[in-house]
Amino acid sequence: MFLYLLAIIPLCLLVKFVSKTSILHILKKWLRLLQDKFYVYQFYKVPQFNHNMQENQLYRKISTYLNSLPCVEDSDFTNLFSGSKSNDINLVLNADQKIVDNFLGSRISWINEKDEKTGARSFVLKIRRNDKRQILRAYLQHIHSKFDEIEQRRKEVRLFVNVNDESNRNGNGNRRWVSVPFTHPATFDTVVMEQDLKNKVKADLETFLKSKQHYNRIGRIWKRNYLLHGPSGTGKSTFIAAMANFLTYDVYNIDLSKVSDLKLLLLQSTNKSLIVIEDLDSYLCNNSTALSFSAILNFMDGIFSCCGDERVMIFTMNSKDQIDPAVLRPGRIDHYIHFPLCDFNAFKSLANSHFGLKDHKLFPQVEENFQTGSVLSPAEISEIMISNRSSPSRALKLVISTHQNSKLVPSRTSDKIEMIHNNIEADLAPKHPLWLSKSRSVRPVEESSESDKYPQGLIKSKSVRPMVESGAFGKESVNDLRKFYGLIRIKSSRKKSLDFDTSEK
Ligand SMILES: Nc1ncnc2c1ncn2[C@@H]1O[C@H](COP(=O)(O)OP(=O)(O)OP(=O)(O)O)[C@@H](O)[C@H]1O
Ligand SMILES: [Mg+2]
Repeated sequence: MFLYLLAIIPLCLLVKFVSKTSILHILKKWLRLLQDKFYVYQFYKVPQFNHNMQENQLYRKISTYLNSLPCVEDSDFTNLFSGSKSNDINLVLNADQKIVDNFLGSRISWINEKDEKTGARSFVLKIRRNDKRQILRAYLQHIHSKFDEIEQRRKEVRLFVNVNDESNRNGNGNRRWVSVPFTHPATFDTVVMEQDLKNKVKADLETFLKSKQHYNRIGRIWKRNYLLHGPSGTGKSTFIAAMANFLTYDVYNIDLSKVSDLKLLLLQSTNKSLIVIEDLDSYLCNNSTALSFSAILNFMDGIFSCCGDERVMIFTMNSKDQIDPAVLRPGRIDHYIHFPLCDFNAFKSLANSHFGLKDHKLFPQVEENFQTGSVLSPAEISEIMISNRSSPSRALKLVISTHQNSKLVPSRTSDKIEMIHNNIEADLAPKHPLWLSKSRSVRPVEESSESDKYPQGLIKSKSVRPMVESGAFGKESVNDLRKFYGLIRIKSSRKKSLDFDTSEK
């Protein structure tokens, strides 16, 4: 019995030692290497790009599939990335790591290799020659369907931006795009726009989605081009985000100043995508791109979309007045959408989405203001509403006074923005009924209840404010200071407007 115990105890210790260390793992590895010597293997390489520098879709599918396998966790080296949802963590296989998959009883291994010279990546599949005939096709089919399943589940829209062509030449593996999850929350419901127009755009996109056969039949590339035009801050970029979320298409945002070859860029984009060029007018008018005019026209025609289908191209401009009509001809642009400055209806929609306000006693006064013309963009009004979200009345009063003052003083967006910020900043200052002195013949905004006093002082400098608040100045001096500051502002704004006028001429 004693001898028996003597034999058992070391055995238990040995088992414990083996289980706590990597010895078992190492032994398994050796055994596997030994086994491998008795088989003949076949290798298949799946490069990330084909010889035309076009992305190999199979590579993308394999990458997605392998990263979804539970055994990625057991890989010696795995990258961790945060996912699109706040608590998501994604595991991504590191380069040069081997991963083993089992399919219909066969063992298949993959490794992600990097070409030292070009930096291009490829997956290498290793399969026993005996198994190849039986399972290879079925296995690749399995990857395709798993990929579709994952994509369907994930439906994550991605935002791609093009990298500088120059950096590609420095060994970045010919990668022309970098991407991040597209998380912009805009939807057609949140964009403020005439309802009829919104419905028309939605209907147009829905028809487009169902029109593959039609486009094929008439021999046209399955694409649709939109031009969004209007002043700054009227919602063009936001509308693009809403379109992407509506279509669940990836967004490819092209910075033309970084492109020397549009064709290569497009070859590496995928189907079902929104191709976006913002501020096209600035590229066309300032020649801030290395591309020729005809290259841009060809791109708009979709001549380069040799390998992509189901694309929506969107161009934005502040104004199309100075644009060569060739750019705007039907086919190059299928649909124009104008984004105007904020009118009363748009204002009401903003008030509703920001405060849930359907009506307010100040609405008639706001309406009266807007009747004499729109001078503020939705972005400017949104800014006022966001900064005063705790007091709708204060926000409405600020909208009224900013609107009145914008008409009187600044003609430049930068002036208006400065004024809005000053008005918002002045929230912290003691209450004051008007941004401007009454002598400037601006109709004062009605005073409201105690809780809604809106402190639109003339004080801009934060260093002055504490003295005012603490009563370091008498009431008279505070008023003098305000008047003085107001005069400086009016003077400088006028000067700016004059400068602007001169430069325009
Ligand atoms: N029509 C709108 N509906 C809802 N929000 C808007 C609208 N227009 C502007 N905004 C708000 O204003 C901000 C700026 O809008 P956006 O960037 O879309 O303007 P833009 O027309 O693209 O301006 P720019 O020409 O300067 O690029 C956004 O945060 C958006 O929320
Ligand atoms: Mg924009």
